[in-house]
Amino acid sequence: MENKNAIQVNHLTKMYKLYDKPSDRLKDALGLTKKKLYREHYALHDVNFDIHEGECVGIIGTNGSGKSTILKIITGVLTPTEGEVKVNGRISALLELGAGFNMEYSGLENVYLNGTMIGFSKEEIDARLDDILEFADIGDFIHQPVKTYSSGMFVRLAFAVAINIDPEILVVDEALSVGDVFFQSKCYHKFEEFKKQGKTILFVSHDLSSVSKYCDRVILLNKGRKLDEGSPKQMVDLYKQLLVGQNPVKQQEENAEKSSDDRKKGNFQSNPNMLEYGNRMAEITDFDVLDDKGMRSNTIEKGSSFKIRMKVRFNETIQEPIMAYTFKNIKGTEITGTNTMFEKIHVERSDKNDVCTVTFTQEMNLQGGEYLLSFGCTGYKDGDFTVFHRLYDACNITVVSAKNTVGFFDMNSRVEIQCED
Ligand SMILES: Nc1ncnc2c1ncn2[C@@H]1O[C@H](COP(=O)(O)OP(=O)(O)OP(=O)(O)O)[C@@H](O)[C@H]1O
Repeated sequence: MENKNAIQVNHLTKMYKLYDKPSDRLKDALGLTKKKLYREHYALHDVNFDIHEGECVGIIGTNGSGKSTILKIITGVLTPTEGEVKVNGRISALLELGAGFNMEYSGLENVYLNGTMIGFSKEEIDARLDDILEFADIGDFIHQPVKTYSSGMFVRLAFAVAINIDPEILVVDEALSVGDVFFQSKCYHKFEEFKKQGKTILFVSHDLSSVSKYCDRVILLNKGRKLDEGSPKQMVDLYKQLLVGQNPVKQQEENAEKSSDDRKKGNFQSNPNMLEYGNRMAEITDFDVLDDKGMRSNTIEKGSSFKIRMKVRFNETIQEPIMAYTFKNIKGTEITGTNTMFEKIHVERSDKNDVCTVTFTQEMNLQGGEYLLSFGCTGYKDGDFTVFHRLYDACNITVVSAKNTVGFFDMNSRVEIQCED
């Protein structure tokens, strides 16, 4: 069955004219000169994509890559310089906080103002009012002018209106990050409900774990152009390369010419500011992480098998060295880790100049999010515990997850329910 498109973006370009002086803008507007007095700045450059009905699609990209511009054009707030957008369905947008709200009106008046703007009658809004007020949960503040609201209250009301007016397409721009965690979880719960009802969601976020969790597909923008689109994992991977200043497009082209062995190298970033210490009787000379396809990567899908490798060179003969890794969360709490001793892989002795590679293979059971991986080579020297070499926070690992449970890791429960009358 062919998918119907909820949104079609065709050759979308938005160019801003940047003038050095306000007087140049005026001269240009009045047609007083034939000289070009402006520089062209492309917020979007020939962007194309389709969003099918019922999909939840994320748009990610660095600051200024054009994410908000696209959403504003889709929702009709901005007009494109070239190209067009076709929207098939009633759209509700949560863009800039409470855009379309009148600051002097009370919350309640704004609910009616917004509802009317979207084309609802007073009776239709009356019918939805209880749901809106319950979702916003801002109590008596609903009767106060919106200008007296905190940014949190503002977004609660704006979101409550946006999702309770039965949109077929919901467009959300990062606004959720303003609410507290409880409100955020309520919003995400609503997202899930929307998805189940087959509604279309388009959302822009810098929060890669919610993009991974909620989106079926992700569009990656860079400097006004669509760099790529694909699964959340693939796009988060590419985006991370962009963040560290690499040019992923170029790499992809280069990769096409490389042998499959070379391609296996993938893209793995270590932390240039990692902390190192130890007496260097043994040294960790290399390390990496391989995903389930054997590609070097800082992004691992939850539930997939992955490998952690470390190469150790022994500068002296060492009895029973222990090689280890540890995962910490970004707050620095040790979440998990193991070593060759716990795993009962005893190395009796390593001679001077020996080089060995230790590979730990396991399933990723950590919840989606950001982690830091540390490595160590330790042992006993003359009966004393000795650190030969430790690399703290040697690299980051992003766990991409489509399902998060409670706490740090997933028990991978299998659930059965038996009901009796
Ligand atoms: N009114 C304007 N005049 C000139 N340039 C603009 C205007 N509005 C946006 N731009 C430029 O267009 C580009 C895209 O902006 P946009 O706000 O869409 O990016 P974004 O991806 O949403 O960024 P962020 O992640 O910072 O919100 C930026 O370079 C921005 O400076």
